Amino acid sequence: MAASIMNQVVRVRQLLWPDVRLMRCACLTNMRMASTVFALSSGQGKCGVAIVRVTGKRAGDVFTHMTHPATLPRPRLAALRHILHPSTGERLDRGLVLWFPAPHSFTGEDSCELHMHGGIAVISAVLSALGTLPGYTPAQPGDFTKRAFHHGKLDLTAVEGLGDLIHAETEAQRKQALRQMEGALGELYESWRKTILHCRASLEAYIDFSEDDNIELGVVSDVDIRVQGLVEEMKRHLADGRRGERLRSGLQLAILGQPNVGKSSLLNTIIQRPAAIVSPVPGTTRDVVETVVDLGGYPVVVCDTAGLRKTTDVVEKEGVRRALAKAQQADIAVVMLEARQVLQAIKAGDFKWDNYLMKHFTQMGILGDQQNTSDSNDKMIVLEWLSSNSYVTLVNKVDLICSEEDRRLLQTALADKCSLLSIKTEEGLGRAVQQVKELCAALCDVGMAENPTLTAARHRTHITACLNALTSILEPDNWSAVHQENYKCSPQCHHLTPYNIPLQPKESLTSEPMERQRSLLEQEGTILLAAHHLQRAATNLGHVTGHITSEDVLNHIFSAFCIGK
Ligand SMILES: Nc1nc2c(ncn2[C@@H]2O[C@H](COP(=O)(O)OP(=O)(O)OP(=O)(O)O)[C@@H](O)[C@H]2O)c(=O)[nH]1
Ligand SMILES: [Mg+2]
Repeated sequence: MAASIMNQVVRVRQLLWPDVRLMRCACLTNMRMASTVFALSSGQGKCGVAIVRVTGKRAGDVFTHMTHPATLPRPRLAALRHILHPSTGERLDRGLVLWFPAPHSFTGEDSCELHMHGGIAVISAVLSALGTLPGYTPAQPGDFTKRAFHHGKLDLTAVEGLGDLIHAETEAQRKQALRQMEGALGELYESWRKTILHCRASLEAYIDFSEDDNIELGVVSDVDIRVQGLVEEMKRHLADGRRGERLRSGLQLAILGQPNVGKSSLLNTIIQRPAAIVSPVPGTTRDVVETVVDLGGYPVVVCDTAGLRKTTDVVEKEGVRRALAKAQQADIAVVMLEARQVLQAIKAGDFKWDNYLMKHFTQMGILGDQQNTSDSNDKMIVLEWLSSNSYVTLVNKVDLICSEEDRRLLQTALADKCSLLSIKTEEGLGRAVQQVKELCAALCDVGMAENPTLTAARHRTHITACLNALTSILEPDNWSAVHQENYKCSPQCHHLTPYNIPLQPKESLTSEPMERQRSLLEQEGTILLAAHHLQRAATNLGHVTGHITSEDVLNHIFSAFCIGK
């Protein structure tokens, strides 16, 4: 019986792969794969050593037409050569050359590298000379990586990881990108896809052979267990608080508060330069001032905003609107207050920090009916960072509290609830900045020891669709009522094809409506429908890794690359 199941596995694969190959072939022709491409792969401008890469069927011509001696060097070993113009024989430079015969190269094709002196004239002369070789064309952005993808050297998640590694600006981004480039995410998704294909093959075997009583007992319950396991694993994977995506794109941090509390002063202190104008005039900042900064290894877009207050000044009003919009988009907020104002409230009696803060948020228009928007979704987002405690409250200008008694009063009332500081004297500043860094780490830390984290909205969309498909098997009630009504599985319907789903419109059904609340795997007549959902699930995973993809998606992903990569 095991053999028959294996046959089914093979059959499903045969059914799947032609489509994948077709799509890849279409991409290959689009990619001018026949040509040999070349590009400067090191940075632009003068440098000590410049590296020119060549890849394609005729890459070896570089050695026979442009180097002296004109022989192929030993694979992957550097050789010192004169680099010559192919038509005139003029010496252009002398440098190290490397030969990577297919398939043992980055692209999977014959490739070579010329390591030469990094002068602008040298680079230009060598690139022009390469352009005269028959079948050679300059590479487009991402051409080398695209070829590596098409030759199966990298899956799409690894390609994205490579792109991220090139663009990584902080330590945490570098670690995440390196892990993804090395295939951690792709391997996880591929293992899920294989499990799903295995389940699907088992179901098909069950459908084909169950009548002969010749099938192993427990095949369907084994599928049930595997699907349940995958559902749990995917739910955990998706419930990551968007850490990977945040780490990749950078956290949005909004500094919020009433006018003159020291928001711009804080921004300037964090980034160590006077990016925002600071003045004693309340309402100085009008526009949002954004700066990207590395906070404890995490990329953070720090946004200074206009002081939040009611105003009739048209320009300031616009500033307040922009500040509130930024507050709604932010992952983290730093809410600033003025020490004297807080002290006044404490002295007024019956001071409760939480109540005071909520009232403050309302006064500023962040909460409640003063909010400048009627869109309830926007309101939800603000409440999200509030309710998830993704904010830090800083009470600034503590230097202006001169009396010891008042200080004690402040410290007692606010103990552990917020940070007291003075940007002017730097008292408490280090601790406050540390608090902000810890919050960033809490939102971005992807825990390198655990399973890799998804890093792009594209991944989330497809994994969610995959999870929905699997959930549709275990909990058919959760599947869209429209689908349930329009399609039902006929018990007589036996032959599965991946893209020709064996479902029949409801008009043709004679069986009773499907019993709700039961897994599709528990009912004889719905096994085929379960197999269809497994196919949907596998297809979605294939979209993430690039086993199944479209040229549009590829173009979008490869557009992030530069020439020579
Ligand atoms: N004494 C004292 N003054 C401060 C402190 N921090 C900032 N200031 C001063 O407070 C004034 C306002 O500072 P800003 O940073 O411009 O305040 P803001 O919140 O950006 O103000 P708006 O842009 O008007 O909303 C400036 O004169 C700063 O020098 C502090 O810790 N102590
Ligand atoms: Mg300001």
